[in-house]
Amino acid sequence: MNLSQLKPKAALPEPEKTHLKQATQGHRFDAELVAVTKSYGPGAPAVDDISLRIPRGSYCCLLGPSGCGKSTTLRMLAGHEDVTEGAILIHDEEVTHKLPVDRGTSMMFQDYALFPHLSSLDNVAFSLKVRGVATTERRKQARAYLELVQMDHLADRLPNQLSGGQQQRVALARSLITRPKVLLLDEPLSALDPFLRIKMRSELKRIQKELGISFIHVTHSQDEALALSDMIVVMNDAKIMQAAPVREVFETPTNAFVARFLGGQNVLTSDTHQVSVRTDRCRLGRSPGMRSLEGQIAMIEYQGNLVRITLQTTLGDEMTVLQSDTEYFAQNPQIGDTAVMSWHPSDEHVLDPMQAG
Ligand SMILES: Nc1ncnc2c1ncn2[C@@H]1O[C@H](COP(=O)(O)OP(=O)(O)OP(=O)(O)O)[C@@H](O)[C@H]1O
Repeated sequence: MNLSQLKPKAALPEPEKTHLKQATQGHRFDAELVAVTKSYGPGAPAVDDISLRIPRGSYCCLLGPSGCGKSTTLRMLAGHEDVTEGAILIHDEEVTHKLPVDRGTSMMFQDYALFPHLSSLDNVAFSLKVRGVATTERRKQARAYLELVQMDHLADRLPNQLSGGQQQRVALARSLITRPKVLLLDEPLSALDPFLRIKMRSELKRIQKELGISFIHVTHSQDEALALSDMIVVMNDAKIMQAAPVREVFETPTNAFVARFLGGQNVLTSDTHQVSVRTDRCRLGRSPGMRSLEGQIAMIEYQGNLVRITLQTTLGDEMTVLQSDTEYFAQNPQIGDTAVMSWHPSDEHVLDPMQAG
C-alpha cells in the first residue's frame, strides 16, 4: 500500500456527517449491558452476569485472553447470539430481543466477508440495494464512504484485486454505510501484517472520532487496546475484571489479573496485600527511602530506546525493570548477575485481594 493513501483526505460529506452526529444526541450511553449472562449449555456460562455502560462516542476495546467471552459479548450486542439473562440497550433503548438489522448496530468481521463478484463500490452499496435505495443514490453514498476510508480510487476493483488492508477498508465502509449507532469490530486487525496493523488502527480511531459514534472492538492485543481505547474492558473467565478509561486501567488496575494482563506492571506482595508497581518506575540498585528486592537477572530484552530486564527473586517471583538504553548501558548488567530492583513506596498501587488473579 502506498503511504500517501493513508493520509487523511476529504472528510465525509456534511449531510452524512450531520446524520451520524445527530444519531448520537439525546441519550446517555451508546451501548449498555445490564446483568447479561450467556450459557451455551450446562456448565459454566460463557458470559457471567456482566454489566457495562459505554459512554457516547467512545472507542471501547474488549480485551482478554482466549475464551474469556469477548466475542460472545460482541455477538450478543449485534443480536447474532441470544442472551440467556439480562438486557441490552443501544442509545438507551432496549434491543435485547430485536433482530440484528433493527438494533442500530453493524458488525465488521475478521475475514471481511466481501462478495467476490462485486466491485468495491457495489460491495459498499449492497446493503442499500437490499433496502431498496435507487442506484444513483446508493452509488453516491457508497462513494462517500469509500472516500472516508480512502478507497475511492479503487472503487471499480474486485476484492481479489485488492490487498488485505484495502479489502478491510472496503469492509469498513460497507459496515458504516448503514449508519450504525454503534460499530462492532471482531479482531479487525488480526489478519494484517504488523506495519499495516499499526497504520489501520490509527485510521480506525480517526474514522471513529470523525463520525462520533461508538466503536466496540474485540482484541487479544494489549498494545492495540492501549493505542485505540478511550475505554478498556478487561475480561477474564466470563467476567469483567475492570472497565474504565484507558489510563485508569493502566495506572490503577483493580486486581492482579488486570495488572499482569495489561503488562507494564510488577505484582508484588507487600506485608499482607498485593500491590502493583509500574516497571518503568522500578530501577536497578538500592537507594535510600526505596523498597527493594534482590534476585538474579534472568532475561534482558533490548527494545531500542528501552531495555527490559527481568529478575528472578530468591522467592521465585519474576520482576521487571524497564530502563532507558542510556541507563542500562551505563551499568551494563548481564544475565546471571545478582541485582537489586528498587522502587519508591509511593509508586505502589494496592490491588483488590478479592479478585486477585
Ligand atoms: N457456539 C458456541 N457453543 C458452545 N460454546 C461456545 C460457543 N461459542 C463460544 N463458546 C464458548 O464460550 C466461551 C467464550 O467464548 P468466546 O468466543 O466468547 O471467547 P473469546 O474471548 O472471544 O475468545 P477468542 O479470543 O479465542 O476468540 C468459550 O469457553 C467458548 O468455548
